[in-house]
Amino acid sequence: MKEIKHYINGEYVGSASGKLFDNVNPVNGKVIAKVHEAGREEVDAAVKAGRAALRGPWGKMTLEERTRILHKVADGINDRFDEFLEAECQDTGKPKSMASHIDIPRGAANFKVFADMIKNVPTESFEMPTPDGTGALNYAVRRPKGVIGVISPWNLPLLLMTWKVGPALACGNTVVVKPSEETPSTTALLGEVMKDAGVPDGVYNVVHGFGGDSAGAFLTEHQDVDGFTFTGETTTGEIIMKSAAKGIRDISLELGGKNAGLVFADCDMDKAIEGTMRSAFVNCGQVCLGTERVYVERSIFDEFVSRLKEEAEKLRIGPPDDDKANFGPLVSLKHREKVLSYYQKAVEDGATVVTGGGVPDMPEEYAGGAWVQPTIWTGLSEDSAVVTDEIFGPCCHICPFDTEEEAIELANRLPYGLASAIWTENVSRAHRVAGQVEAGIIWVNSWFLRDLRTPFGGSKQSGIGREGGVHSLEFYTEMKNVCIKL
Ligand SMILES: NC(=O)c1ccc[n+]([C@@H]2O[C@H](COP(=O)([O-])OP(=O)(O)OC[C@H]3O[C@@H](n4cnc5c(N)ncnc54)[C@H](O)[C@@H]3O)[C@@H](O)[C@H]2O)c1
Ligand SMILES: O=C/C=C/C=C(\O)C(=O)O
Repeated sequence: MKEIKHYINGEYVGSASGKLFDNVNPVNGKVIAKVHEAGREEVDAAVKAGRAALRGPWGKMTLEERTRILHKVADGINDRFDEFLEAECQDTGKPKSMASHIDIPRGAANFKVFADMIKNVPTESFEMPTPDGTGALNYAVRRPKGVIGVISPWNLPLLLMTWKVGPALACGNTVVVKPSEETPSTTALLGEVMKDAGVPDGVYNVVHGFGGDSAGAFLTEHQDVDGFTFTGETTTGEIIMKSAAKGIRDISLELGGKNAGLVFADCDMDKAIEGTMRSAFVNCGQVCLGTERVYVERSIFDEFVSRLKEEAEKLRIGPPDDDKANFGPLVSLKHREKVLSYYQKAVEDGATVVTGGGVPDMPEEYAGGAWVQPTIWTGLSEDSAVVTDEIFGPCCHICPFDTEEEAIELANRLPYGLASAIWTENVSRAHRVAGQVEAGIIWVNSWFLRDLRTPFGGSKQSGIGREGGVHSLEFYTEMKNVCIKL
């Protein structure tokens, strides 16, 4: 059986404890690899390697050389595209058609974009008068923050991990990555690419394991890590924030959401249906930016519901290798239990199940997989847990509204504020509503359209800080002001 080891100081190493856990393919429930679980010893070795590399060749490298190497990392991912694709699809079960368009290309782009950006960042400077008349000059320089702990989730494993590692390395930091226990493969494979690209040993380190009382907690408790960037659940974010408080370490948190789609009667219905379909069902609904609450203006409510139902029933469920499949399983049987508990709760709370609501019939060879049906409900109270909790599954509740004010109020009533999609052809309304919806990311007549130079992150309980473009620099660098008396 294949073993997945930690990547520390440029070498793949096993755990001293010999502890291994299963890496399971959610398509059929079969174990595909055994993964080493890091103890404090491996986490400490990884952090020490990161610290040493900062003082070694990496810290001394010119910006030109560093960014050239990061381009080679991106090229290395593209050169081994099929291996990354296979690994990502085995860990997650997602359709290859999706991973080959989104996950793997973005994995490479995350290195290129930040390598190019860092070369063009201006510095600020202020001249000031002094009492003796000679004056002084201030200028600010950016320095790497140090060793960064990167803790990433399982839904878009390579994309979300490199979204942090790309800018972290571009800014000259070193990293210790703790990928999700559900999806360790592409993070492990990236070690080989780093080595081949000439990234010095100790710059990119990976430790595998779980969150609490395992590698994740050992990493956040380690006092020689300078900051943590985390994507995952809001409750985990709270724990990491507490851990980072000891020693006053910085954090960047991209957390959960319960995003609202607002569909106005003046929308282009075809676009609204197509976009809402993607936002509810792509990646089996496991996208933090996804729409689980859809609010539709009453005059088009019935038409919208019936058209969304029709499209949802056209989704083709199948394994990654099925070229026609556009809908895979959930990431694990454990996550399926959670999603199905909400499917059941919806019925208990009196929902009308427009479509789905259960588990699809799958051929024998996939019977052990984490499959669920794409599901649409109407008729729930806004206080039902199905409408207030992030389910992170392929499902949405559709509710009618009568006025723009009501739509905005409904969108804003939860403690989350990650993303929202607004569907209208009225440009004034688009601006007006976008300005009032409480979320870090608003799409108008689109969804998950990403320009990596833009600020990305959530408000309220959906996160702290923004990454993307120059905003990533705020987290991944320390600014130092130099004041020179002339
Ligand atoms: N805002 C965003 O950009 C964004 C993007 C993707 C996913 N998400 C959110 O992520 C969640 C799904 O991902 P998940 O289930 O992997 O999240 P999760 O919080 O369970 O796990 C994320 C990572 O944190 C680790 N972890 C868990 N407990 C920990 C602890 N006590 N200390 C240190 N590390 C710990 C896990 O092992 C994993 O690597 C959803 O809530 C989703 O909305 C948010
Ligand atoms: O599931 C969450 C998706 C997050 C996407 C990004 O972080 C991104 O596109 O940079």
